[in-house]
Amino acid sequence: MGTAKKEKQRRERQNDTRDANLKVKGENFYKDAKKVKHLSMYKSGRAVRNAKGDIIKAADMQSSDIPVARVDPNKKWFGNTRVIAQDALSHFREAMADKKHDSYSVLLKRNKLPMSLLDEKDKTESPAARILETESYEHAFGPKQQRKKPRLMTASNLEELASITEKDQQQYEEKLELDSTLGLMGNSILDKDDFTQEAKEAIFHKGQSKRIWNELYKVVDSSDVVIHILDARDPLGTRCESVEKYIQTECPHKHLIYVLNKCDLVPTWVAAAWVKHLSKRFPTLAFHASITNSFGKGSLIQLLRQFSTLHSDRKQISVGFIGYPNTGKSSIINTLRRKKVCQVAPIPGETKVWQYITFMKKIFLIDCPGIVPPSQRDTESDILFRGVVRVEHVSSPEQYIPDLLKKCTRKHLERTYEVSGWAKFEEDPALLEKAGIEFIELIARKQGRLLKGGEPDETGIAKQVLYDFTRGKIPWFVPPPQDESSESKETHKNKDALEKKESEK
Ligand SMILES: Nc1nc2c(ncn2[C@@H]2O[C@H](COP(=O)(O)OP(=O)(O)OP(=O)(O)O)[C@@H](O)[C@H]2O)c(=O)[nH]1
Repeated sequence: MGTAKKEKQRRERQNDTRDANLKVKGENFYKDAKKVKHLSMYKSGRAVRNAKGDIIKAADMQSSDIPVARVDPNKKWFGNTRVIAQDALSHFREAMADKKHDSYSVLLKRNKLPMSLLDEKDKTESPAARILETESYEHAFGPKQQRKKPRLMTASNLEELASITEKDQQQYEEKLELDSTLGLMGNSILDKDDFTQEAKEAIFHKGQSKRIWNELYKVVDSSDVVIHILDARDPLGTRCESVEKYIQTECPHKHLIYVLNKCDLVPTWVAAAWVKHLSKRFPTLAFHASITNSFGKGSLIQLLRQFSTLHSDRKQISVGFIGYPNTGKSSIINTLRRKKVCQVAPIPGETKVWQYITFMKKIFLIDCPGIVPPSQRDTESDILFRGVVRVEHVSSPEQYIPDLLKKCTRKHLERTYEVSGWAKFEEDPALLEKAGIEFIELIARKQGRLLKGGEPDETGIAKQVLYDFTRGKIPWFVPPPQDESSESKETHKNKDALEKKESEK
């Protein structure tokens, strides 16, 4: 043993036919390759010195000219993630973008889809990411640069800047308004800054208390389907846009639908036009709540059944009813159940707390107290005419009669109260106040409601008229948008004409 030759001979002698490299005794005989590598690492780590002890060659790690090291990227570093190609991502984005905002298509198992990939966050959040959109690279940085710093704003002149600022301000105010409805009711901007709001009577803040909003959040949190009840006479007035926005942004997996209740109080073409208009946003159904003579019940039940089959993996689904006070949430639940399970009254605020009602084996209904999103635009009359406040609590109700006269048509009022002849304010708006007083007086004389000395009972009559208005005794509705209303009117006219012809035959 010892040299290579001797080792070879020994193997031949002993019939050792291994086809491996011959390992001979020498410097590294007792060390394997790994050990040798490790040891040489220590050697190369030392500087080479001359006899005097001066460094003539720096150690590898101390040298300033270390070779460039490049670490190979490895997919495994990213742990439990999936990597997809850019074209697959853009295909996903295109295919999902439409579906995501379409309230008619349902995305099942959303949690398993990478929904966050749909929004390019950097672009919207940081203005710095948009530098190249506002200015080309060459313009700001290249050899032919024309500016010292890149422009961060898209505005090129003062007017543009003003309009951008205005837009930003509007967005900011909308956000504040939304925030103020998201549970910050106590210290909302509306309460602090707006003196008209401060000056409003306390009852005009009904449906806005923190307690009511907490009830709403409980209902929204527990529901898989949220049904927003609107009054067919004023669907846009009784719409809670901030709540819709909240549901869309915070819980987009919940289904939101509109139900246009009290359809019996408006002409058919109006209900049809509103359904058509609102359907563009969310699925909309027309409804008339009544235990004995309802309308739209079958379609609503069918829709709820469809939702429950969509979520067949769940034991049951919950359906929350939200909306302005007095729009008929409890009445719709009673209509569906065909018996009085919820307390119903022609006064707002009848439902105080949320309540669960079993509808079918797999469907639960949740009744919610009426909510009123605070709005700076709504006047006291707007709030009063929507039936949000109790008329008996309003001080001097006669002050709202002129507004009511403006809202309703003269012939409807004449027909309801069988009086006529109050001042023609339609021709001269200055006569509106006078018309209000005369209108009350005419009704008081007709009904014999006079106080001592033959004075008309103004407050009593005004209260009665306001009651009649909110309960739908006086015909009134907000006309639907022009394009839909003309179409629906035409089709309904044609339908009526056809029906007439058929009956004549
Ligand atoms: N004409 C008509 N009246 C309705 C209809 N639905 C409800 N109402 C009436 O509207 C009033 C209010 O109904 P509720 O069911 O108590 O309304 P709510 O939305 O639950 O009210 P809150 O308890 O204040 O939230 C009652 O007098 C009902 O009779 C409808 O379809 N047509």
